[in-house]
Amino acid sequence: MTGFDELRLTGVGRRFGTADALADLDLTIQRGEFIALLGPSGCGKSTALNCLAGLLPLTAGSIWQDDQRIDTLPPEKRGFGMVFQNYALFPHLTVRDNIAFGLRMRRLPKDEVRRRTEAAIEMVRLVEHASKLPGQLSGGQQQRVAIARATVLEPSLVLMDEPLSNLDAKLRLEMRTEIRRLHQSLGLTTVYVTHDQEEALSMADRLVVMRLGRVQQIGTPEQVHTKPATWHVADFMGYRNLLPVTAGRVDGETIVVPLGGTTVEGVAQLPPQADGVAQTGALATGDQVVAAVRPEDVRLGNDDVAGLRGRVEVIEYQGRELAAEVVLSDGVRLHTRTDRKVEPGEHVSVSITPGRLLVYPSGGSAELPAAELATAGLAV
Ligand SMILES: Nc1ncnc2c1ncn2[C@@H]1O[C@H](COP(=O)(O)OP(=O)(O)OP(=O)(O)O)[C@@H](O)[C@H]1O
Repeated sequence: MTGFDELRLTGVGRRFGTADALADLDLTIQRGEFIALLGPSGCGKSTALNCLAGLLPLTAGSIWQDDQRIDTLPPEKRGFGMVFQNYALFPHLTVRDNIAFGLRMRRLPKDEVRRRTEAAIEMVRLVEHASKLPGQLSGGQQQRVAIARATVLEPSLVLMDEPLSNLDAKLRLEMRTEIRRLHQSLGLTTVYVTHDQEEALSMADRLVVMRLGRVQQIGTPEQVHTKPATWHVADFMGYRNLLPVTAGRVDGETIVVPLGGTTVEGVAQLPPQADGVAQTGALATGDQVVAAVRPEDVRLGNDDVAGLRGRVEVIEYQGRELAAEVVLSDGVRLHTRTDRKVEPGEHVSVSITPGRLLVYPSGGSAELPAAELATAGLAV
């Protein structure tokens, strides 16, 4: 199967018994895009990838490659390349033979097999390891063989399921760059599954953030990072302070919420859209809401802009600055950052960067994770 201009998933779902592992997935992938499927364990990322690959039949919806329906085709007819977490290399074949395997299966002329294999070995920088067996290589080198084996076939789409999760932190960083470089230089279209938000943000053109089998948000790294669509996405994108509160005065986008015995201004976030239609019922005074802010946007010791005061409880060294957990006068705990030297027990002023406190409909505060309720100083 040759390249495509666009790959469309419409209403894709996969049910196991009575449970929806994946539901209502609508996604159009443009040729050349790098898409990351991101979400916590069990949210349906691998299910979505396996449905795309043809390893799992759909129980709802369809998949289209331009105007050809492909969800009825077996995996080998889709012509997609796959890279898995556990490399899945042939242990008894050398690096070179692992990479050449697919080309030989296609019965391509011998010199073409040789030429393409050597080019792929060079591309993943394994020239001096080409005659070794996988067992003689490091994890990162083995994963590079797996990537070369998948891409040497020039697939129209490469699917990667947590390919870096068995590697140590330093190697993961290096391989991120390597995979992105290969994606660009080979002009690949890539769908990449990960639960690591930093990995997804740094590699992908667009992120699909999932929860409980459903898409929560599709957007560029910047959109998802700065404007999470729901507090669940915010939670996943590092907004560690999630505070269930009752909305005060609402004035357009500005919404006042109680915090630390006083009030602070937040930015109201519209409810998520369903089927492209804005839901009714924007936020109103008295609503149960979740105020979300990143630790990086809660600073200690600056001017007392928001009028918040608290006591430092826990300090963690984080290189250029300190992470401090501060308890406000109403008992709410905030994760903060500071470049000032502070001590546990010290009384400090706390300011929130204007515009960075996002206020979401709670969707029923019973949904708030217990850990976050505890963080907010509320018993569960
Ligand atoms: N073969 C199966 N039979 C029954 N349930 C399944 C099967 N495969 C997946 N599930 C369930 O479907 C849901 C989604 O699983 P999936 O593996 O897609 O999640 P994931 O986001 O990839 O998680 P992880 O990051 O842990 O791999 C989970 O609740 C899982 O238990």
